Amino acid sequence: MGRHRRGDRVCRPDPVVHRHPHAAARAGSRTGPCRDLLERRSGPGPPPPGPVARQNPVRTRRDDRSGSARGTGDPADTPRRQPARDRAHRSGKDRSVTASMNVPPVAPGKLPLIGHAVPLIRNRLAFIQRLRTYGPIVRVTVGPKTLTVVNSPELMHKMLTSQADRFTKGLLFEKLKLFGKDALPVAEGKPHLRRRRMMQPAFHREQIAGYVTTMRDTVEPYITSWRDGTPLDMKTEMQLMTQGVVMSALFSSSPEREPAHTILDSVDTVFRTAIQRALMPVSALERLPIRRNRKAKAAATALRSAVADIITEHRTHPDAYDDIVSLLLTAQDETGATLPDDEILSEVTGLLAAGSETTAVVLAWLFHELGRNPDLERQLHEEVDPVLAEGPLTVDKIPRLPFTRRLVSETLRLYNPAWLVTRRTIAPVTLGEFSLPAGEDVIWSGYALHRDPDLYPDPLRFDPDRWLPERPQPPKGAFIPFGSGKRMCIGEAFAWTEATIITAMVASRWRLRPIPGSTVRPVGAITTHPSSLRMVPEARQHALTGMAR
Ligand code: HEM
Repeated sequence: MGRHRRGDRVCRPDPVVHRHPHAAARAGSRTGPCRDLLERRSGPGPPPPGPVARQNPVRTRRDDRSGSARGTGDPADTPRRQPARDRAHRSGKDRSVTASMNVPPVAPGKLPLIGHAVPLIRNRLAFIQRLRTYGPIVRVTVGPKTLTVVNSPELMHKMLTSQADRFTKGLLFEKLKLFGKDALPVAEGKPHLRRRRMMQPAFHREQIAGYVTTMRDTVEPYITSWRDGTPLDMKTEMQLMTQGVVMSALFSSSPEREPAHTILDSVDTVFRTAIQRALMPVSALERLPIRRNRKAKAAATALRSAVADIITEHRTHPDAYDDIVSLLLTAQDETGATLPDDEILSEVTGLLAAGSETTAVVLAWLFHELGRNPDLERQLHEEVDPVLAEGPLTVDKIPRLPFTRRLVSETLRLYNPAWLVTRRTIAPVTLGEFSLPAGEDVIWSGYALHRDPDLYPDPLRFDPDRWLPERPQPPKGAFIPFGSGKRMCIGEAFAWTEATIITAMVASRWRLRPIPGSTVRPVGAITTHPSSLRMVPEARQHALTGMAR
């Protein structure tokens, strides 16, 4: 660190507004039956007679056409016949999806007591994608829990921007408080705003430019440690690199050193616990003194203790470090107040959590796609080789890698890590034609949004060239891999830079080959990660002949 260079412009694609027709559902009459009645009706069985369904046509805009011959390889994604229930619904014989008044409809398939738990457990990602076919907003239940899923990009945008003050972060982030109850991703209201302002300088584009050398130096040993022909678990490899990068940028540490091991293990345990708890029907279960809960608590304590030692060390030797922790130690709010150690501690654990797994899974998916698209791989080599032949990758060379950037954009679209992001209403909210009362748990999914055939032609096709400036771009609000509004990812520029550097450095040395016969499936956990992704590194000729850089 310490070489914070100016001038690295890290911009994201500017979506040109080009509207695709988006068939909005009509909510129907505002004088229909109450929500309870609707929810009772939502179970399987013949539709009740009466005008309700006719009054409330729900968007049934297409067959599930999202699959394509060039799809992702995920069985959940492949084109398939709609289940009988969905066909019945489209034909009007099934009224389990029925909007009335301004209450969002309940998705079909709700079973007594357990609600939609079965499809959520069986294949969360396929389920959340399917929900988009039922309208701009739809409700699902898991046991006694009701979750309102916002599907339409317009309403998502409204929720995340103009109406953002009416929401807190909700269920998932409550569980992530294990990382620290006031960390940026989970803080609310004025404390969030204050903290965000204080942290922003550490993530400013010009500051990120200074992290390029750190990123490159951290990644290099991993890439050189690979052995020709020895299979790699891609998610683990990418995670090691991105965790290494975040730890070096945060507090100049490297994963080989203690307490890095403790930190990495603890982050992993706390993450897994958070997603399990968010989808658990009854919150009381998380207070039981069972092994899993004890383990999560111990991991959170170990994490905080390791990070506390790092902060003490930085305070004791302030001149020895030039990293994000150093910046946080001196950050001031508008009154000149600085952050106390316990708040810095929460921010550091929050950044460790938010900043490594996300980028790691994006990179794992990117190499998966390159492995099965030799033509894209060739184009990448053609771009990267001349740039890296000049010497190590530096910040001024990044703009010369537009194809690499398109690869990252397309991976962020097709494999958006944010498959489930929560919010909770703290006041009544009107979204489109629907009203949500205070206290409603709400979900949005970037993963499902980015695979919507109404927004992206041939959505399951991995096509980096859809991001060429001359091609029609998705509608405003339809590409939000980093969220939107005041809670938008603070690490966006960091992530773009890191992903570009790792892609270019890996590609300049290695081809990563898929293991024949293996299938890779997206799994919705805390992020959208590959079920199992092993690939075989094959040294590129120039790397073998000593031209490696
Ligand atoms: C490809 C990589 C990444 C993706 C896809 C991603 C995605 C997101 C998304 C969707 C949000 C918003 C969540 C919401 O609206 O509730 C978010 C927030 C956040 N991200 Fe990222 N992120 C990535 C990388 C990073 C990195 C590298 C860092 C830091 C080093 C980071 C730090 C944060 C923080 C602190 C927040 C909370 C911001 C706030 O609430 O003010 N992220 N991220």
